[in-house]
Amino acid sequence: MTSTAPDPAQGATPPPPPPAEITYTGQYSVNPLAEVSFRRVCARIPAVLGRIGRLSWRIDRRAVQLLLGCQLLTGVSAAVLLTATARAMEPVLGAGSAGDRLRGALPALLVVAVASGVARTAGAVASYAERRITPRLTTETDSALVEAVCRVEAVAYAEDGFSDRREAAEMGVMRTHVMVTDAQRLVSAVIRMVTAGGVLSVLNPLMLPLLLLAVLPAGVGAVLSARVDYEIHYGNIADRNVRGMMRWWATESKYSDEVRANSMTGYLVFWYRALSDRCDRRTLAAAPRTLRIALLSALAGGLFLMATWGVLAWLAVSGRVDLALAATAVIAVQTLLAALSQVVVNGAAVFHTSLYLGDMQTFLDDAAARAPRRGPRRLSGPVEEIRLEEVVYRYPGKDKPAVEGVSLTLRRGQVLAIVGANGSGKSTLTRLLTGIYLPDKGTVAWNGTDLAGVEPATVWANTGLVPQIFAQWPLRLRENVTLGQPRTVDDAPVWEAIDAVGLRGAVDELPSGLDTLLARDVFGGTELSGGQWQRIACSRALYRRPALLILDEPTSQMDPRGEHQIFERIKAIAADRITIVVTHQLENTRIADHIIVMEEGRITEQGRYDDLAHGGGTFAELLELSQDR
Ligand SMILES: Nc1ncnc2c1ncn2[C@@H]1O[C@H](COP(=O)(O)OP(=O)(O)OP(=O)(O)O)[C@@H](O)[C@H]1O
Repeated sequence: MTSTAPDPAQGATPPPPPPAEITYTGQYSVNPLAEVSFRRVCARIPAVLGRIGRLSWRIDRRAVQLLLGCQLLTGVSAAVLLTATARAMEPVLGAGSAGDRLRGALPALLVVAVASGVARTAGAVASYAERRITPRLTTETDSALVEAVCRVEAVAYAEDGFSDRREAAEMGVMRTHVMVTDAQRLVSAVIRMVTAGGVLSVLNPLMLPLLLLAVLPAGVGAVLSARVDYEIHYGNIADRNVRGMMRWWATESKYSDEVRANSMTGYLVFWYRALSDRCDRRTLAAAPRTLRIALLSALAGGLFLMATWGVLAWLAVSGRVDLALAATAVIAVQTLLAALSQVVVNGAAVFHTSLYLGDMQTFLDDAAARAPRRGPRRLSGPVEEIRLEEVVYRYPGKDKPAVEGVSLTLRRGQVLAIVGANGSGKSTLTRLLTGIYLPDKGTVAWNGTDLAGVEPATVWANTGLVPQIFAQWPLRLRENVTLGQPRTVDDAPVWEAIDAVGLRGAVDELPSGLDTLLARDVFGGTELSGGQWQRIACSRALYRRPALLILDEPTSQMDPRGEHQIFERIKAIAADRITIVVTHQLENTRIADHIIVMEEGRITEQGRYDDLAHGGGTFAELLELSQDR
């Protein structure tokens, strides 16, 4: 038999199509830089410095005080240094023997030495203070971002651009690494600039404006380049976001079998490269613009600088300033020039950082605005009844509701089974029942209280959920069971939850029992099988002893013994709670007091197992199909 399939080893596989162009769908679908005027650019820098200052002050007040003190010392010593230099120049360039001139200059030279020593020490201490602030500043912003994402209303995840905006905010967090350094260097350069400028103005008022003109083009150039960089950053956000996800999925050990056995490596690498190339193309396309900016600003700056030196030479040659003053002016010009360049470079860096920090702040503000604010009511007492009335829910951006007009009453002690085709709205219904989503229309009420007005944490204190796709936390086994509950010193309830899912034997075989780290990729970690992980997810929900227990395909990876054990357990503890089982294994619905069949978001059939199995409806049809082998 001859095969027509292309042989990748022969290189006959046609290249896969490149990934579709992704456009940034976030809040800034129109580039915000189009709005940025030079005036706004300048206005933004003090705001960023203020934000950095406030945050740093909160984190380490003493380090900030140290930093400011050092800045002040740097400025004062720079002024002293220049003035003493001017003093030293007079005797050095004056008349008399070399020894006399040196002796005359000695006191001023000593002041110069002390001032430079102080300036250097202050610089070193300032950098120590900055290193004390930066790590905690980064941790603070990073943790704030993680917390903000964890706390938003879950519906935000389904909204277009949320993930891209989060990616943009991540960049802000990364920039906090350099934020204090940039700000500190800027402030210190400004101080040096002011002192050197002051000294120079005293020497000759004409020099200062000329020097300012010499560095102004570099400043404008740096800000324009930062703008271009930011534009590229924005253009690349969505691609970078997808690339980051692809990287994780392609390299994560959990998916390594699938990647290899389905020969995905070639395409994944191609995909990854294609995204990277596209990012590079955008970056490279901007290179001529940055070159033009750099050349023009260098040209203009060079011309003004030549004029400055020309004026200084003319002043000295024509005798308008004496030689000692001219020599000091040369030093002042050099100092001022270095300080001005630092101001320009660090000002541009702060501006650049401020753009990313702006994104981070916008995201944090947005996330804070999206934190659940449903009302002050708290849920207390045992949950006796959950009632849904004409509930409708549509995901953002979708045309059709995922759940449409569902009414249902559940009482304590009842076991409800939800069945239906893929995409019929079963999981969405469980999210509505637990208050993870609030309905667009209709009500979900617990003990007669509409969840729309209830503090959600008080609802979730009563729920235990085994989702279809559950997390495999890289924590110790004990924490994998107790996560979400207050810490206890007693392991007995943990073992009870482990026994309930039949996992004691497997746990006993682990190298450190409950202390075993469940993360294969971490040194000393261990991995469980898929079914064992699912048993852990079930034990986590059971450990909570929730008033509402929801199991969404809880046994899909389990062997028959495990599945039997879980369902026996569900029956045994059902009297104290409301239990909901979502399943495609229709035989498992026998344990339910009530079964609902969902189709296209609606309940189309309901009743007990025997009635539905012989009712001639969808349930009976699905049951027959499941038995037809
Ligand atoms: N996060 C989401 N964002 C947008 N649409 C969603 C989201 N989750 C589900 N949907 C859509 O809502 C509909 C119902 O999905 P749901 O997950 O509730 O179905 P299900 O009955 O649980 O399916 P399955 O049996 O495959 O688990 C589907 O059309 C699905 O595409």
